[in-house]
Amino acid sequence: MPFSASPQPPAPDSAPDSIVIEARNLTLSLGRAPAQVQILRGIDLTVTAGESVALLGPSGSGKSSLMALLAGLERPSGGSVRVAGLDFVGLDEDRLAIARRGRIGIVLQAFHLLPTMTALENVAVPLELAGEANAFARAASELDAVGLGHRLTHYPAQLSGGEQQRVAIARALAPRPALLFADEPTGNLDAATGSAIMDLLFARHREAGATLFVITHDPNLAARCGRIVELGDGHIVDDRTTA
Ligand SMILES: Nc1ncnc2c1ncn2[C@@H]1O[C@H](COP(=O)(O)OP(=O)(O)OP(=O)(O)O)[C@@H](O)[C@H]1O
Repeated sequence: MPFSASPQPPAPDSAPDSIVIEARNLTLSLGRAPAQVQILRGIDLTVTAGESVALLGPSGSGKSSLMALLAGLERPSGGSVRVAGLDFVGLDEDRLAIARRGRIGIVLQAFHLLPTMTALENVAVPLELAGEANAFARAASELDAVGLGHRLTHYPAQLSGGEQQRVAIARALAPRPALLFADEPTGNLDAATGSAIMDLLFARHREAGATLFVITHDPNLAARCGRIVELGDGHIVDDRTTA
């Protein structure tokens, strides 16, 4: 994830505090004609602070693409995205990076760990860059929380896929973000480890009031969320509360 040297975060606009994500008529097309693909076809979605949302849908329905737009990692072809009151479509790359820092945690399917850094450094260095004084102690405690206290000095290549996934989760959780995006966070984990990671995500959600937005194919994980949004062929085909 890029880090900008500029210390000035963009000021939020006047959107109500309780709305964390507001997407309006979001569209995404990729590729060029005649091979252009319509990935998202007009998504309207509002998420309020403290919600836990599971995003479901068949493979290829656009879940990861939608998350990338909502997290400010990609730009839509049309429509608007406001996150924490900030107009993500209008921000340049540097300001987007600053806007995400500390506020938004992201766990992607590809973990994007830096291969030349140990597990501890992968978690601690972004914290340091964000100005955290006790970055290494905090990183060690986050890695301990995901069951990797014994792997601090291992490099990504020395870790299993599931261990790398847990480093990525620790890195996303370490800044205590108010909004956490996770793309199949338990996808590479055995049932027991996956369940422990889910407990951790939901504990942060409850204790810190963090908003959770999780892509999953796991019905148990979806059922623990307060709301289930289903995508089908680039549209929202269902949006329901689970309570
Ligand atoms: N760069 C690209 N160019 C063209 N098509 C793309 C590109 N990236 C993704 N797609 C297509 O966009 C569609 C949606 O992909 P996306 O990864 O968002 O789906 P998904 O619902 O997350 O799938 P999965 O559950 O398999 O991870 C897929 O059909 C995919 O092939």
